[in-house]
Amino acid sequence: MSKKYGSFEVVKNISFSVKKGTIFGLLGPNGAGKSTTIKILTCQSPPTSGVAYIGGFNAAVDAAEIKKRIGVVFESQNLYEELSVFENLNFFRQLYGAPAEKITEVLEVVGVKGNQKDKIKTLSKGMKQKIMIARALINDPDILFLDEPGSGLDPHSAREIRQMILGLKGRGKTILITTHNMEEADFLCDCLAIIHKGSIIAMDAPGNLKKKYGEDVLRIKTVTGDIYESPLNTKSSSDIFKKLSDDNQIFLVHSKEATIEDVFIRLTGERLTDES
Ligand SMILES: Nc1ncnc2c1ncn2[C@@H]1O[C@H](COP(=O)(O)OP(=O)(O)OP(=O)(O)O)[C@@H](O)[C@H]1O
Repeated sequence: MSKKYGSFEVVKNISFSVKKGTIFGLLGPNGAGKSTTIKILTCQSPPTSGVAYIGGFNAAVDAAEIKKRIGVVFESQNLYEELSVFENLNFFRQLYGAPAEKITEVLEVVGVKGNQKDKIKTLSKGMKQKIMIARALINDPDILFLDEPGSGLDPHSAREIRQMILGLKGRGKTILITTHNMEEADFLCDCLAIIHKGSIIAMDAPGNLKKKYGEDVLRIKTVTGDIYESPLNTKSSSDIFKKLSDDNQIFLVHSKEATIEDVFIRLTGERLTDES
């Protein structure tokens, strides 16, 4: 599918499918087209061309059917700040006609206990993100869309959210996340699509992407503090090792595994930093 705003093609002929019960990631820098893709898939904005099927329903036609089966966590935290945790969740529970027990159940799933009376405005960003995820679970969706779930969170909260996302997969949910965080993408995703300027430029399991496009490196630190790096298991790395070893220069040797960042740099010639 493709999406244009005026003459600006934001999503360019992308095509992918997500296996039931897995986590699929769209990884790319700001402006790559990730949120636009989520908007198409969650029936908020139709594609200019092409078609998206969610659980067998056409996103541009069957919005009512799809909305019963999906939960969405938007990038911006759009909870009612002046209302309590309970009031926020109860509003959505009523919208979906879910039973009253659902609120305690979804709060348990996201690991929140005893905060039901707290106003949203008094909560930390990490706690708000948990409430956002709890809200997306109110209708017991089969499919979850999480737009930048770890963005702007402190490392501890980001780790908690990642574990929770894995837990949701364990409960059988199919999850699509967008992220510009490579560690998050690597840790969570069964399949990862790297999106750059609206196009998917690579798609595979993170481990396969690293094998295919990354390079493990031999890293040697000398007694004088110099660092030598060379692709692992090559003649050049064994030559460097031998020379430094003969000269008694080696202080530390280790191998460095390829990362998703290496893959991104290799494919685009650009860095994908957390600040991007
Ligand atoms: N309604 C719109 N009208 C015009 N241009 C838009 C609109 N929405 C998004 N864009 C542009 O489309 C491009 C892709 O935006 P999109 O939000 O999908 O990117 P993204 O990868 O999700 O990045 P971010 O994390 O910053 O949201 C950007 O250049 C953005 O400015």
